[in-house]
Amino acid sequence: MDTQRPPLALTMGEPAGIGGEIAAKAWSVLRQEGPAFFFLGDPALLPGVPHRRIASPAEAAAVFPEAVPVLPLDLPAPVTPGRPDARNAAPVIAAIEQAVALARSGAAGGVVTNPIQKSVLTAAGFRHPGHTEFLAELAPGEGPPVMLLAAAGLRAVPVTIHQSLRSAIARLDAALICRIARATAAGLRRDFGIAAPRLALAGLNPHAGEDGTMGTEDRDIIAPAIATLRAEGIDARGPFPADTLFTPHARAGYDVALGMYHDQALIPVKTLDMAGGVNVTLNLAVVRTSPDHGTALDIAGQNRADPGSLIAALRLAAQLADHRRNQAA
Ligand SMILES: NC(=O)C1=CN([C@@H]2O[C@H](COP(=O)(O)OP(=O)(O)OC[C@H]3O[C@@H](n4cnc5c(N)ncnc54)[C@H](O)[C@@H]3O)[C@@H](O)[C@H]2O)C=CC1
Ligand SMILES: NCC(=O)COP(=O)(O)O
Repeated sequence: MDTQRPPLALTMGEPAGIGGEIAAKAWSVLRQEGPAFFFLGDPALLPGVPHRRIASPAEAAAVFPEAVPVLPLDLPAPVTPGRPDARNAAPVIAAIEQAVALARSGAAGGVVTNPIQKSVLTAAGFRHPGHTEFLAELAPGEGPPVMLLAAAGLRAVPVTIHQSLRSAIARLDAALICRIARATAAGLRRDFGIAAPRLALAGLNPHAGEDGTMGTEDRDIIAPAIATLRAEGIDARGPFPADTLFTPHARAGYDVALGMYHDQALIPVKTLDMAGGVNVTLNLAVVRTSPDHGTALDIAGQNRADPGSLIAALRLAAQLADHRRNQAA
């Protein structure tokens, strides 16, 4: 294991979800080879594995082969698996804030977040729809944050994210598509080393609108956005009918697909690779990844959770952090 590399900060996420279980399972797989991480949360959430409290991330690498290093955050309410309690919202949010602060200071190599129960945090007064928006406030980059889902054989970005389908369609305009596409291209160049990323943009409507006979957004909003991007030298193509954009043949022709709304981009990723897909936020001042799945309250506390996506998220965060460090050197 590379002990020179700063450890990753892993947040606890929703305490009543599967975050603690997959963190414990991920540690069991990674403890010898790394990447090393420390858990920001209540150590009682880690079932069946040894843990050791640490006072600073600098202690994590030495502890990691033997136990999960934990920077403890106490929970005010008892945890019942599958039943989130809004009284625990404050430390859940504090874990994210601390992870970002540690990554910004260089003490942590990057931030890996366990899933939060968004509705519960919202009910407790959290005013961000998800991590992506919160992290953009804590560690802004030069442009908008971009939610990129990276899976085996597919990268996909939703142009609009945490909003109703009705409001996503109302929100869609050429300026937004261009902003997200530019930030996606810049993120792929910076973090993934793809010098000239090929972007494929999905249409919004069936058959990409079929010349305006099945909706006009493809012709009047998405096509002009693509023309603008191409004039700027970005290899953007489309709009393509979304129903055939994710076939193996189509996927071979681009580096990233841009969907116009959340599920258009996320359904193919999770269908192809739920256990290996990773959510990456591009264009932050820190590296941030996350498993592609949510809190899985229906299986919490049952030892049934698959840690694959979290393990992939930890590995990808380490790779991205190495890449940024090498570029800075
Ligand atoms: N990054 C984040 O913080 C994310 C948070 N969420 C939140 O999670 C909550 C629940 O969302 P859902 O749509 O129900 O999605 P979900 O991913 O939590 O669950 C969907 C289905 O997949 C299963 N599943 C999920 N992860 C699994 C794993 N690692 N191993 C085995 N089975 C697994 C669940 O048991 C469930 O049947 C919501 O509050 C949502 O906002 C969802 C996605 C990402
Ligand atoms: N479905 C993906 C998702 O909701 C991830 O959101 P975020 O918490 O990473 O912003």
